[in-house]
Amino acid sequence: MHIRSAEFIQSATRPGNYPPEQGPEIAFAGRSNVGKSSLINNLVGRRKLVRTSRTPGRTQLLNFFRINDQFCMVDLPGYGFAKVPPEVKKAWGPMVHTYLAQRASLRGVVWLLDCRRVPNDEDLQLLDWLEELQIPTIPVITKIDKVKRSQRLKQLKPILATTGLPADAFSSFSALSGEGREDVWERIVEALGLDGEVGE
Ligand SMILES: Nc1nc2c(ncn2[C@@H]2O[C@H](COP(=O)(O)OP(=O)(O)OP(=O)(O)O)[C@@H](O)[C@H]2O)c(=O)[nH]1
Ligand SMILES: [Mg+2]
Repeated sequence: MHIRSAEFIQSATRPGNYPPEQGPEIAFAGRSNVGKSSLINNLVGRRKLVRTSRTPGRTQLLNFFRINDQFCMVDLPGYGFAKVPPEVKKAWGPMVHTYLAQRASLRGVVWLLDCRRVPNDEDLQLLDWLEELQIPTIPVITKIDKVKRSQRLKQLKPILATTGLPADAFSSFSALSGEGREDVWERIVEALGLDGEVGE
């Protein structure tokens, strides 16, 4: 995918302040600190389009980005960070569920899981919503650079067991090495329905 432009549009918490729907949209979801913002930056090749942080739970809003004047990427707030105030935690579910249920231009969700963690109730809750709402889901195992190649299959087992998804449903990705970037792009382009419209 050739990126000609990538710009931040706005942040929002509820439908009243989402930007107008302009072209197809893809959202990025997963627990806090899993690497959502890093994945977006890596995909669009802008190191600082989205703020990333060592402190989990920094992104507590829906952040909308417009790419190539053609489609949108939405960085969803991360869940599951213990130190977030209770009122912020309570707001997360309705904020994300409302977006998933109401955004007509949403074509798919990239769902990130850390390769070293067993998916927990919040991860599985999100997967349930995506299935219920029939939103095409692109499961991505992140931070794959943290696991030796020989250990990867073993590392994947608890993730397959808890999610019930087959191994080939997952793409592996590393924001450090860029491994998996092309694979994730291909799946996003397909979800957005842009096949044939974009050149490398
Ligand atoms: N080793 C490694 N570190 C990564 C990778 N992706 C992200 N990180 C690091 O993980 C931390 C969190 O990354 P973010 O991209 O900010 O995570 P996030 O999911 O956007 O987090 P929230 O905004 O808090 O929900 C940062 O210190 C990143 O540098 C990866 O593929 N490999
Ligand atoms: Mg983030």
